Amino acid sequence: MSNELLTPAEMGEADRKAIEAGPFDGIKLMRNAGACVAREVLRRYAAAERVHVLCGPGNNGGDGYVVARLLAESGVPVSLWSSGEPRPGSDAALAAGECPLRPMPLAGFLPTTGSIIVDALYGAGLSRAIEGDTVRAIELAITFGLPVVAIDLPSGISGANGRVMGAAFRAELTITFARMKPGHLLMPGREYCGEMVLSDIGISDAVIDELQVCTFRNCPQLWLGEFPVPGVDTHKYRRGHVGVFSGGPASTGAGRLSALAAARSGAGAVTVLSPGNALAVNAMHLTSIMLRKADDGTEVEAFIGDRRPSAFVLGPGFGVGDKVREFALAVLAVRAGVEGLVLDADGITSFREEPSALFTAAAAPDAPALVLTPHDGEFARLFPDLAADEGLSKLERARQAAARSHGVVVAKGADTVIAAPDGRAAINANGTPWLATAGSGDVLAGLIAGLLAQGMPAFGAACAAVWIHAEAGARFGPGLIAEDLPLALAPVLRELTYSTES
Ligand SMILES: NC(=O)C1=CN([C@@H]2O[C@H](COP(=O)(O)OP(=O)(O)OC[C@H]3O[C@@H](n4cnc5c(N)ncnc54)[C@H](OP(=O)(O)O)[C@@H]3O)[C@@H](O)[C@H]2O)[C@@H](O)CC1
Ligand SMILES: Nc1ncnc2c1ncn2[C@@H]1O[C@H](COP(=O)(O)OP(=O)(O)O)[C@@H](O)[C@H]1O
Ligand SMILES: [K+]
Repeated sequence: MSNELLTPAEMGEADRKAIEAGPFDGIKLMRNAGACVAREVLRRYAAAERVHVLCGPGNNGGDGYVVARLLAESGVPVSLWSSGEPRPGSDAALAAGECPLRPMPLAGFLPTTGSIIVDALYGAGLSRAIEGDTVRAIELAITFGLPVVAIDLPSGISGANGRVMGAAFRAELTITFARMKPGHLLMPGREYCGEMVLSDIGISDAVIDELQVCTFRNCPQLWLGEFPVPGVDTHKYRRGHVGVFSGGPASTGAGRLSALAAARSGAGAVTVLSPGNALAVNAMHLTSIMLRKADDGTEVEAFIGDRRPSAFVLGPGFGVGDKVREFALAVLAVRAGVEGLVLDADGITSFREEPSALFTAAAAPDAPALVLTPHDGEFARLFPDLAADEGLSKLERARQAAARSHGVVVAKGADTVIAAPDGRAAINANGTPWLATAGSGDVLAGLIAGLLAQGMPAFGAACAAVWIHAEAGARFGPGLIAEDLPLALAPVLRELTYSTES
């Protein structure tokens, strides 16, 4: 796999292990890194009149000296600027020694239009907010409208959490090495990175494996092996049966969006569980999806006993209150047959006063898997202390919430984080702002339940659903409304299904 995400500390560890294992020592890895960057610059910016290489005092600067040397050797006009001398004896000092150009102090940096900037000031070693000459260089890049190519990370972006520390370059292209870091995918870091290129500099997969990383970029490689494909001899109930709880007569649409998505995901049967007073409204809008009255816990239990559902969605359009708690706890009390409960929207908000009741039910041995799908506001209702802790990244928040709730947490947004109680987490990056439309989250909840119902383990189901939902939205693009999404899932599902067969 190449989709592990390494914190800067883990990346430093990987560098050390790679150097120990050979065949490349530190300076050779640095030369490889610089060569990758120089190649991209030559390929993409052939028309640049001059390349300004900005070098910091650490190994990120070391990469910059390699780039400056290689570009100069290729005949590109290069200006070299430095914010501080490399430590004597370091790999960066060796790289600076190999570079024929003499650096000028960054304090005097003055670019010209038509040039580009290679940002080699700070990468994984950024340790505090940037200031002074670096901030001035960032402002000049903006004033002159110059393309910036960042080495490893745009200076000012934290590799651990994607935050801007003081200020940061807005790169057009960021070239990183061996594996991406959380800060490349978490917002706002992802936006500051521009296009991302991941380059192999000779750090082997075996070295990365030794680190036992449990944070991943969410992509099909992570879950395709668990993706459900129906056998030739299957029948509809073997493909899973999803129950979706509907809201009252004035808010039935959200549940139906979840139901449609569950059906499109491949679940063999879907039933909308409706309050008696909303049956007529629901009946007018359902065709292949079944409908059943469920006004209280007894009726829910009767449905479970009669129809053997394998997953549920509770929350979209449902309304906040006691009934959510009663239904959620009834589902989580089932000990066989129900794979999982997706609790979304009002389902999450209803537990704000007493989250421990939910978390205890989810922790019970053999309980169905709980998947929580909060947006930021809902997350803050269920986990107010984690939401308020400024020291935590979105990744750390989601991970702690998953451990506390004994559920898979899907912390939604432009940088959706999916975290499991066992510590695994994935960051999603194939989304699109077109998904920010009412009802799109309801579709996601249904999609997760549909995959759970087909037997996909909860973390994989949540990761797969988030990726598929984002991919469908991105392909549809402008004009997307939530009603479009269930059908837009089909081409994405088709490609994934056929790729599992090849
Ligand atoms: N190891 C390897 O083999 C390979 C590593 N590679 C490359 O190494 C990079 C990591 O190198 P790195 O660890 O030296 O960190 P780097 O980003 O250069 O910064 C550290 C320096 O900056 C300083 N500093 C920090 N923040 C600051 C601030 N706000 N304002 C001012 N100064 C600040 C900090 O000072 P200090 O905090 O120690 O006072 C220290 O001097 C990585 O991103 C990749 O590009 C590749 O070549 C592949 C092989
Ligand atoms: N800027 C964005 N980029 C990518 N995905 C987004 C963005 N904004 C929202 N989304 C996604 O759209 C969905 C919105 O869900 P939610 O906020 O629950 O809306 P609703 O309750 O109206 O269905 C989530 O899956 C979220 O991750
Ligand atoms: K950089």
